[in-house]
Amino acid sequence: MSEISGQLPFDSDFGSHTAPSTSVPGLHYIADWISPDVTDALLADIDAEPWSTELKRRVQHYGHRYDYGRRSVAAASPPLPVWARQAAARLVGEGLMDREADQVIVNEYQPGQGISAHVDCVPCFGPVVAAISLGSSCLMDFTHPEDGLKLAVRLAPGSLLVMTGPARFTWRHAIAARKSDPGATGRVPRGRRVSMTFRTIIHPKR
Ligand SMILES: O=C(O)CCC(=O)C(=O)O
Ligand SMILES: [Fe+2]
Repeated sequence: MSEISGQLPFDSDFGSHTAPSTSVPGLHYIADWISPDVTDALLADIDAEPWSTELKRRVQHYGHRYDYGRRSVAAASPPLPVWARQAAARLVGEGLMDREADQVIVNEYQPGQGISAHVDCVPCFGPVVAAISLGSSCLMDFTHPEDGLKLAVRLAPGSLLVMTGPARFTWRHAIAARKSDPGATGRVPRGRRVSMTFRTIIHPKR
């Protein structure tokens, strides 16, 4: 597991606001965490489940539904499907999460769709958020809310991104709503991307 650091091997389009960022502490990127044949099988499993159209992008919520408006978790939601449980168990087996995720959101991004800058709900979820990327690659933009540091990270299909520490609790992450991303040799068109994101619920004390 490598901590993301150094300059990125492509042109970021953060423009003149770009501060010379070197790393996002607590952000770990693992390429090829899922092999190409398994990514195809996972996409088929995901597409066999119903999608919610409550947002501009389609989503599936498992374990607990997350209420985007109230920034809170609601109780009833379908349980994690087998394919999500297997990935959750592997995250624990590899020491990436300290207990099995009990909240999973699948996000679908068609070209032109994104997710606005946010920190995953702090009172709702535990110290690690992990995301598997399937389908098209995209850039995820990390910004530090106070010092203005910015870093774009390319998420390739089959990769796993693990946010811990400052990457989880301080830095915001976002995916710009656009149809292509800057690359080393020009714009990289986006296709359909699907992410599976894993979290642990913080249960309120009674
Ligand atoms: O699509 C992704 O990789 C990340 C999605 C995300 O940030 C979220 O669901 O909170
Ligand atoms: Fe997030």
